[in-house]
Amino acid sequence: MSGSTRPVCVLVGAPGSGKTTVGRALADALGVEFRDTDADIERLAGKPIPEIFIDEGEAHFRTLERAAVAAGLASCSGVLALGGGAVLAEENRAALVGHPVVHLSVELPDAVKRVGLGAGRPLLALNPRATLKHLMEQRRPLYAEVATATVVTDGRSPEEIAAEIVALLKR
Ligand SMILES: Nc1ncnc2c1ncn2[C@@H]1O[C@H](COP(=O)(O)OP(=O)(O)O)[C@@H](O)[C@H]1O
Ligand SMILES: O=C(O)C1=C[C@@H](OP(=O)(O)O)[C@@H](O)[C@H](O)C1
Ligand SMILES: [Mg+2]
Repeated sequence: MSGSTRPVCVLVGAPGSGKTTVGRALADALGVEFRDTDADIERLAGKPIPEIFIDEGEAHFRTLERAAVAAGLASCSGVLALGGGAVLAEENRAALVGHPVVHLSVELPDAVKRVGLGAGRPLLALNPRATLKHLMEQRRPLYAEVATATVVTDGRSPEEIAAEIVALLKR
């Protein structure tokens, strides 16, 4: 593997900010590969994220996530979407330094609409709105710390957001 492989863009943001959806649209627009650390974790673990949380717990998921972030940064040549909680680990924030990292920002009303009942997101399973509110307050400074640019997503379509990122990457 080439040591110089680097993602053209890494996406961070809260659950429901659209990292997975916008990431796919952005990769299509740029004609590059799309990777998502959550999908990489599920493939390696051989089971969905909610089952990893139930069987092995969040701490084990975060260990798998640190490995997936390191592997993604070292081997993805396109768009890399991270899970919403990846920025919690100091190791991941340090690994992001020097990469083009776009923070997809979202306010609570749109995030709540988008995650719905939290299906597939174990942390949001009990009370999606209250949990999202807390997570977003806790993580906002961490997204800001790692981001080289922030793109507002509220009330905008994934295609519109992807187009803004394409323009941003050309600068
Ligand atoms: N800009 C947007 N406008 C409306 N719905 C969106 C937007 N971005 C994502 N969605 C929808 O919100 C849900 C969560 O999006 P997803 O890409 O999984 O977010 P994340 O990966 O950041 O948690 C999906 O159902 C998706 O179709
Ligand atoms: O916020 C979090 O801690 C998590 C977000 C999820 O990814 P999305 O941000 O893509 O929903 C997924 O990694 C896992 O359920 C934990
Ligand atoms: Mg996602």
